[in-house]
Amino acid sequence: SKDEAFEEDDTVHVITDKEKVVGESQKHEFQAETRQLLDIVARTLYSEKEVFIREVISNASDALEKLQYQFMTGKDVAENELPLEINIATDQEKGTLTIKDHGIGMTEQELVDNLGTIARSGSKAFLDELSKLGKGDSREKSIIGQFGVGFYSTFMVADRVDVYTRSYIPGSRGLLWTSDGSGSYEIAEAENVSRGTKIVIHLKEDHRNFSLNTAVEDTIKKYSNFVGFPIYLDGMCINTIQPLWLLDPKSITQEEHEEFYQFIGKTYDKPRYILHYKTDAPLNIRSIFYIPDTLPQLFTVQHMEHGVSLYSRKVLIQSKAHKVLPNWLRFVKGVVDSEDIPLNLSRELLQDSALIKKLSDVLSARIIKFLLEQQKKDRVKYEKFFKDCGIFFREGIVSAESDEQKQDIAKLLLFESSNEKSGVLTSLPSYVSRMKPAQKNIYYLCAPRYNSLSCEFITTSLFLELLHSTVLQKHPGPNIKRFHSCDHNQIYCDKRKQLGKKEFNSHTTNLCTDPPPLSKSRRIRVLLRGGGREVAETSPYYEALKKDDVEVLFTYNEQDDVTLHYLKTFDKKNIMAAENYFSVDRESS
Ligand SMILES: Nc1nc(Cl)c2cnn(Cc3ccc(Br)cc3F)c2n1
Repeated sequence: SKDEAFEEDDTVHVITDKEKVVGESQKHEFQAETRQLLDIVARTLYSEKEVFIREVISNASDALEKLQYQFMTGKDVAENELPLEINIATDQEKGTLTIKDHGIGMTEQELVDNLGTIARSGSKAFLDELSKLGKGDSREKSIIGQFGVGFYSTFMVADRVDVYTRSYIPGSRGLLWTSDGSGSYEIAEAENVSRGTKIVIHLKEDHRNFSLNTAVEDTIKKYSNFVGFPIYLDGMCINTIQPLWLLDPKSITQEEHEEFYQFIGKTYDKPRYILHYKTDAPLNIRSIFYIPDTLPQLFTVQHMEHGVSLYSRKVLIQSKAHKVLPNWLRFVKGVVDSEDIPLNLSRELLQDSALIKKLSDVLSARIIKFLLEQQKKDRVKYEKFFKDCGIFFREGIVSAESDEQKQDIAKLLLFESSNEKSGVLTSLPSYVSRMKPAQKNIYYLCAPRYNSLSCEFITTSLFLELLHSTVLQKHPGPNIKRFHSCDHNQIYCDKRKQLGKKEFNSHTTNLCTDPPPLSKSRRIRVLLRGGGREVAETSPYYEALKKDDVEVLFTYNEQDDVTLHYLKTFDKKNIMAAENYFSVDRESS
C-alpha cells in the first residue's frame, strides 16, 4: 500500500551521474509536424511555465503505474528491486533540474515512437483540434496528458534536454536521447543506465530559478502533492498528505479531514460541514467539500479568495478553479478530481468549457441536496449556518440561470412566519405543506428592520421636511424608533427625543434634538430603526390575510424582499407581497 512506499528506508534518495555513452550516436531530424508542435507547446500553450514540472512528474508517475501493472500481471521485470519512487535533483551550479523514475522506461523503438506519435498522427490531429478549439469548445480532448506532448513542455525552459532510459524488458539496452528542441535529436547507447527514465533539463539562462530547491518544492507541492508515489526532492520526501478524496469516505477520521482541510485551505479553521462526494455518472467525480466554521466578514464576501482545487488523476490542474462551482457557492472549499477533465493546455480553455459547466451543475445540485439533509438532521446547526450564509443563497437565487436551480436553492431559505412565534423559522416547502387547497399563492410581508435612505439636505428644517415627505409617508406605522446623531453620516430617529420645532404626526416620532453640525449641503444616511415582527403584525396588510387565516412569511431585510421578488413562484405557486392580497385573492375567492 501507499504507506509501505512511504516508509523511511536507509538508502539515501540521490541521483548519481554514472551513465556513460558508448558507441556512435545517430542523428535524427524531427518530423515537420513535431517541430511545429514543439514551437506551439514551447511558446504559447502554457500560461505558467512551471507546469513543465507537473508534466514530467505525471509522466514519471504514469511510468511507475505501468510498471506496477507489469508486476501485478506477473511479467518478468528487470531490476525488480528498484524502489517505485520519483527522485528530483536541483543543481544550481550546473543550472540543471533532473527528474528520475524507475518506471517501465523506453526501448529505442518506443523512444522514437513516443516522439513520433505526436509527429505522425498526434500532431496533425492535435493541431486540428487546437484550431477547432474555439472559446468554450467542450471537445477539448487535448493530448497534453498523454506521453510525449507533456514532455515537450520542458523545451519552454531548456536549452537542452538529456533523456537516459532503459526499458523494464530484460535485456534492454540503456539509451541516451538528447536534443536542444530545435530541429533534431540524437540517440546513442549508454551503459550504467538503470531501469526507467532520467530526464536532465539544462535550464535556459532566465529560467535558472527551476534549479532552486525552494522554487521546485513549491511547484511540486502545488501541482503534484498527491501523486501516488513518493517524490524525493534532493533526498527529502516532500509529498506526504494522502489524496483523501480517493479513499473510502467511511475510512477517514475527523482529524484526517481537519488536517486535510487546513492543508488545502491554508487555514487553522475547522470545517462546519463535510461532504465527500464520489460518482461515476454523468461524470467521473471524486470530491470533498468543506464549509468553514467561521465565515468571512460581510465585506470580504464579495472579494473572498474562492474556488475549489481542480485535479485530474491526483494531479492539480487549477488551484482556484472559479468555474467548478457557481459563484454563490464561493464559501465552499475543497477539491474536485475528475478523470474526464484533460490535463489542460491552458487556463482559458478550462474556464468556459461545457464540461466544466456540466461539472458545476452536478456539484451544485449535490451540495444543495446535502444542505437540505443537514437542515433536517440538525436544525439548530443549520439555522446558525443559514444566518451566516443566507446571503449567498439569496444571491444564488438572483443569479441562477435556470428556474430549476432557483427552485432548488429556494428550499434552503428560512423565514419567520405568522404561523410561528417570533424567532421561529420555517421554509418554503413547509409553508406549502400547510397551504389549504383553496389558497393559490404564497404571501410574504416585508417589514424591514432598518430602512435606510441617504438624502441630500441643506438645512435642518428642509431636512425634516424632506425626511417627513420621503420616508415617513412611505412607511406608515410606528416604524421609526430612534433618531440620534452618532456620526455625521448616520442619524437614527428616537421616539423619546424631541428634535427641533417640528413635531411629526402621531404615527411617527420626533427627530433627535441635535442634528450634527452640518455644512451647507451634505449627504447623510438615515437609518430608521423599527420594523420587524411588531410592524409586520400590526401592518394593515397583514390584517386581511390574518382574518382569512392565510399564513404570511415575514421578511425583515430588503435582500429577502428582492429574493422573493426574483423567485416569483415556488412549487408552482405564485409568491405575492401581502399588499396585493386584496386585489388578487379577494376576487378569486
Ligand atoms: N518518464 C517517462 N517514462 C516513460 Cl515510460 C515515458 C514514455 N514517454 N515519456 C515521455 C517522453 C517521450 C519522449 C521522450 Br525523448 C522523453 C519522454 F519523457 C515517458 N516519460
